Amino acid sequence: MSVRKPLIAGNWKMNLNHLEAIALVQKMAFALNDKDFDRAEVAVLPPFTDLRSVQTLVDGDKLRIVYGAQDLSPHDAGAYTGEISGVMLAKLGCTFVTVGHSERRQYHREDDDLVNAKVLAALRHSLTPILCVGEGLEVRQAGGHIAHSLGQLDGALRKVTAEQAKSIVVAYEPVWAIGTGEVATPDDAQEVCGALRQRLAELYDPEVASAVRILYGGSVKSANIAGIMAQPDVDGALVGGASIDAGEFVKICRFSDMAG
Ligand SMILES: O=C[C@H](O)COP(=O)(O)O
Repeated sequence: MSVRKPLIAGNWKMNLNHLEAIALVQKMAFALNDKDFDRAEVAVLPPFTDLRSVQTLVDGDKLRIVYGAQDLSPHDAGAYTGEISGVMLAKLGCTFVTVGHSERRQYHREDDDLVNAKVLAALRHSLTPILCVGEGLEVRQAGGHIAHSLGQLDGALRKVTAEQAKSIVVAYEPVWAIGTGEVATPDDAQEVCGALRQRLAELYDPEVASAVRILYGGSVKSANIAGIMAQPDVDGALVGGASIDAGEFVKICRFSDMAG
């Protein structure tokens, strides 16, 4: 396991209304209410409509859970119907925002230029982008997974300074492993996460490379988290489906299928 503070982030995707969000966070907080629990920073990434409720709960009960959004506009304000800005997310106390998730790239045709603009927008408002990269099945089968992921990293980090880069989180999410039950092996995860860290050293310097947390995402469950977390360049997980099951998510936060 790495020297960086691990991060386990739950991407709820388009699931749970604000009442269900409150119930889930309460259950998670109860199960993590252990003064010795310090294994990981725990984050939830609910839909926009849940954020105010989650904020109220986390602040009111002083929970050791942070939260963020799943997307943001590249713009700060204006006539952009349906969009949510970094300014708004910062005002709600968000810590994180995912950018470039493969579902945004696939269903909303987000390209590297837009992902880059969103990374810069997040950084402008002191939000930590969780920058998602990762290849589809065809690219993996053709052996292009590393080049593909590094290309997405390069594209997303244009005009990002070394100081800013230190604060970001990168998530390697092979598209073929998302929601499929087809988890990458710990070695697969390490191979690409290690290459991403090496690229950060080339783009910036070794200090930046060793500061950035790199997560693995794709069918993470309590049964496979321990092997993934044992890899030197994997600093946590971006969890989808398993993050809306409080018991399962808490086990993942403890890196084990043993604890409740
Ligand atoms: O953001 C999370 C990823 O898309 C992984 O989703 P999953 O855990 O349901 O495979």
